[in-house]
Amino acid sequence: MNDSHIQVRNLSKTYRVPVRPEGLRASVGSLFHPTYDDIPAVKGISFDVHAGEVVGFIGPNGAGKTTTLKMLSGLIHPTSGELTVLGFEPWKRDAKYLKRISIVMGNKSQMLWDIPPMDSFRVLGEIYNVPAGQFKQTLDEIIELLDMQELLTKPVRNLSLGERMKCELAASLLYRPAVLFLDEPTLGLDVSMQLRLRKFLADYNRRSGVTVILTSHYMADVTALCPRVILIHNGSLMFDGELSSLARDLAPYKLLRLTLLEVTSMESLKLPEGAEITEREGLGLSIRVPRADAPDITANLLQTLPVSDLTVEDPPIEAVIDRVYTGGSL
Ligand SMILES: Nc1ncnc2c1ncn2[C@@H]1O[C@H](COP(=O)(O)OP(=O)(O)OP(=O)(O)O)[C@@H](O)[C@H]1O
Repeated sequence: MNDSHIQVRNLSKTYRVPVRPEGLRASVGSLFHPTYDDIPAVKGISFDVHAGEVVGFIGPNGAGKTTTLKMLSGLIHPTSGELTVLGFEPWKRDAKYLKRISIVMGNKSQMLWDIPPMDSFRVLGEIYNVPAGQFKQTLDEIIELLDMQELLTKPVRNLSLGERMKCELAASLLYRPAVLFLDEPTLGLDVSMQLRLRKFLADYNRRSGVTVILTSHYMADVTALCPRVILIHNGSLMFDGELSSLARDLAPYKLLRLTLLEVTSMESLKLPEGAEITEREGLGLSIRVPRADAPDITANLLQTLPVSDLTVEDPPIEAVIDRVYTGGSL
């Protein structure tokens, strides 16, 4: 055993879905002899998460992120592999486990629509047996951090998407879970509400030490909150490490940004093999070069071009992610 909050080893999930053939005859036949398709959503992933970490779980649509979060939170059973969270096997749905984790899904609501959030909070406080003093203290802290005092008495159905998400987050934290799973918490929110929720999550993590696993299609959520990212693609783990090294590990090229001393015509620019101009504006020039050749090409350019300034950079994280997501060559 190690001191991880979450341990995942060779975790897989294959969904089995009935195949519905076309035509009445075939449909009736399938009632008696059903056939199934196996959809491998998660294929043998392994990772550890330590107490207090905020990990971004990223990948293109259909990569297996929600499936993994559902296994971690005990909503679905893994097909194979090992998985413990806080020492529990989530799929057993032990009441002691469920009191220590929380899951928030941007596209699902756990609030009761017809009553004000405060009443839902009280119900949740009762369900989770939160002592009255702790309930008040926790709620006061969250209300202040989320600046949501005026929302407490309005029926949930009258709240905006962003206001409702504040309530969802507050509800998920009332019993002070040790692990928080967030699936697209900023989905559909405007930029200022996204910023506010990011700030809340960062503050709350610092104050409480809660472990967070977050999926989001907004890279800004991930860059603002997650020092570490796990990238999955087609159900397999492609990268697990610091966000800052993702570009270095996954993009096999570097960007040279040059400022020339004088305007030089395109024809007279003789670039070494493998180098490709990606941007040109005035005296500025961006050149994409294979990572391994960057030192040689840089030396060559300095000798052959009138260069006043030169930097060597990793490509922007968004560009690397975009290429992974769209299946383009890196
Ligand atoms: N209940 C289900 N039954 C059958 N197949 C499913 C089920 N849920 C998900 N899948 C399939 O499993 C794969 C992974 O889906 P999952 O929802 O985990 O991906 P995701 O990374 O969360 O995607 P997104 O970013 O679009 O939310 C997809 O091919 C999806 O169609």
